[in-house]
Amino acid sequence: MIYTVTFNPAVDYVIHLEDIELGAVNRTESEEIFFGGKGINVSTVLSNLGAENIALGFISGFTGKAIESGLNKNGIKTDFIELENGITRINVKIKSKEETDINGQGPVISHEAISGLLDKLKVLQRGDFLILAGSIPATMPDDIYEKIMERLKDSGSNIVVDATGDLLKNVLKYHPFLVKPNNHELGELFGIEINTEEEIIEYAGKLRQMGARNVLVSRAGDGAVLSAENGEVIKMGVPSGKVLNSVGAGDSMVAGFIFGYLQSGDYRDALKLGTACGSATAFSAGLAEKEKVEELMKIL
Ligand SMILES: Nc1ncnc2c1ncn2[C@@H]1O[C@H](COP(=O)(O)OP(=O)(O)OP(=O)(O)O)[C@@H](O)[C@H]1O
Ligand SMILES: O=P(O)(O)OC[C@@]1(O)O[C@H](CO)[C@@H](O)[C@@H]1O
Repeated sequence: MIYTVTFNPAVDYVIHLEDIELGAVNRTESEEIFFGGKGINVSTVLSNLGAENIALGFISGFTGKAIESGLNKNGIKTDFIELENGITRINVKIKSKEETDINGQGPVISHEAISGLLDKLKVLQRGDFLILAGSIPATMPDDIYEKIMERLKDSGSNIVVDATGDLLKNVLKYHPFLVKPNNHELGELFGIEINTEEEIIEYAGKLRQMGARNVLVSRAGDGAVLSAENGEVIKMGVPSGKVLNSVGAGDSMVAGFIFGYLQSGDYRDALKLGTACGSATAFSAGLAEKEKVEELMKIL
């Protein structure tokens, strides 16, 4: 079974406007609402591809309820823990001349709620996949992913971590199956700016030396580079298309990569499906749908 965990789900409020003026009343040209948060996006794309999975995490208030019922209506299985206080955040994604995200902090997560999640994770067994993705609310210590991995270290499950900074660094010693920083996040981990493919390969290799089994570095419109556990370095560009909304492209790539790997056990196939899913999301208003992914697989 594949499980995703989203500590900090979000209603993504995507607004489109030609220009934005700070300090003035601005009006949108159009807007959309999506049920997001990184793990939830992974669950949605897995489900669109036909891969059974369960979305775990914390929800709260009316926004949390909307996410849960919206996902369930779309056939995505959830087993969220409902928090007693606060509301699940609303993240504003401004699509104007430039793309700007304003992501909320998220509600406080109590110790009891965390214990509840750790209990749910006891079901993980050999061969299962667990995807830990996204930020944690600001009130939480940033060793929570580490704690989860410590508990699961003898379970034989494969853990994927899509997070940044210390949240990511702290888990490397537990040998995650996959980490997926983008090239900027990879640079930030080492306090440098990464510009070239050679630098990506070098620093992805360093993350492997630090413990990650596979390192997938995404580069938006420039594609992705995989430094795989068998020593292979595989590069992949992107198909051409019109970018409509790249929110969740990275999460879609993770979903495609995992499903591709589960189907064939081959890293190139995994990267190809990951790329097709990432680009299918970038070329769609919402997240990647199966039809679009299949269309892009043919031209990759
Ligand atoms: N402009 C684009 N054109 C084509 N494909 C894209 C584009 N942007 C993203 N993709 C696809 O999606 C993958 C992941 O994108 P990106 O590197 O932006 O991830 P990310 O930074 O984690 O994104 P997010 O945080 O929005 O989920 C890329 O490697 C590529 O395959
Ligand atoms: O604040 P985080 O958890 O780092 O990121 C949250 C988020 O930006 O990530 C997803 C896209 O990857 C969106 O659905 C969501 O709003």
